[in-house]
Amino acid sequence: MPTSSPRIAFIGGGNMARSLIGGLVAQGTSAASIAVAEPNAAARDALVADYGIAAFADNTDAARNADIIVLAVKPQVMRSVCEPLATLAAGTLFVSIAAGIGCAQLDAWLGGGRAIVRCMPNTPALVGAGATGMYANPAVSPAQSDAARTLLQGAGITVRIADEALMDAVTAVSGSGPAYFFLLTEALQAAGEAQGLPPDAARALAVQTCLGAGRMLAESGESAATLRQRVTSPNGTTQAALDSFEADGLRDIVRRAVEAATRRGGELARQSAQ
Ligand SMILES: NC(=O)C1=CN([C@@H]2O[C@H](COP(=O)(O)OP(=O)(O)OC[C@H]3O[C@@H](n4cnc5c(N)ncnc54)[C@H](O)[C@@H]3O)[C@@H](O)[C@H]2O)C=CC1
Ligand SMILES: O=C(O)[C@@H]1CCC=N1
Repeated sequence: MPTSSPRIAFIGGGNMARSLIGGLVAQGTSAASIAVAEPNAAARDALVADYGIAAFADNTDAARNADIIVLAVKPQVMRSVCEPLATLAAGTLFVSIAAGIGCAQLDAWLGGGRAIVRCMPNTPALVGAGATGMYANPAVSPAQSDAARTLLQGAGITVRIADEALMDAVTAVSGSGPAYFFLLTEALQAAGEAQGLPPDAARALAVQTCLGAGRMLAESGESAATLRQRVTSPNGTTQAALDSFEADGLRDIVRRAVEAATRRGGELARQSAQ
């Protein structure tokens, strides 16, 4: 890694790349050190207009002088994106945000012996509140690992994962996780409406309750269980609802859903390796 700020190239300028680029620029990274390759001309123009970064239609043009290459394309096109990048300099760090593609597979496509950080961000990165699990393969130096973490922290928190096999579990908890809270919020809103609340009121109450509970979890330093107990008056309304959740097996329902997502992550990884 250079001692000055590294030059970063994003391959793919879609939603996740945009949130990472926005985070970098907001953190004070110079736009001059960021490039993006994006085949869609309108998306390219928007990235130039919004962030003042250099944008290219061709991947190798964006990647040529970069210290860090962020692979931010869909898993289906990853192989065709990686193979032409196999000619890049040996010290280049690759950061992949694609779901379900392992470091060994990426390394083979990139020519072998590559420093690769595989990460799983989530969509709250779009509002700077993302959670990213990151695994670094043995070729990644401590300085490269720090650089990858700095890059990802522009969009939220990062958690280092020491065993790549656990990346499917990361995907199942935080990668897919926002959808679980969206589903719960939908269900809470519908349940409020079923009790007679107008839709606008039910939505506002459900959404703000989700936000408020999330902020308390993040900011109070107390466990979820403690915060739950504090809302729950003996024999009160919360107790009635929680007893109903427990009787219906909510914890088991969540465990089985996360197991299903973890299993699916493994299946997708095996498919991408074929
Ligand atoms: N959406 C999510 O919740 C999460 C997505 N991811 C991963 O992030 C990656 C990107 O996802 P999104 O940003 O949501 O997708 P997206 O579709 O918004 O962005 C992908 C971009 O890549 C561009 N592209 C297509 N072919 C290309 C090529 N050959 N060369 C360069 N660019 C090309 C597309 O024009 C598009 O702008 C995926 O691999 C996905 O698995 C990871 C975590 C969460
Ligand atoms: O649903 C998916 O497969 C991807 C991975 C995590 C979020 N979206």
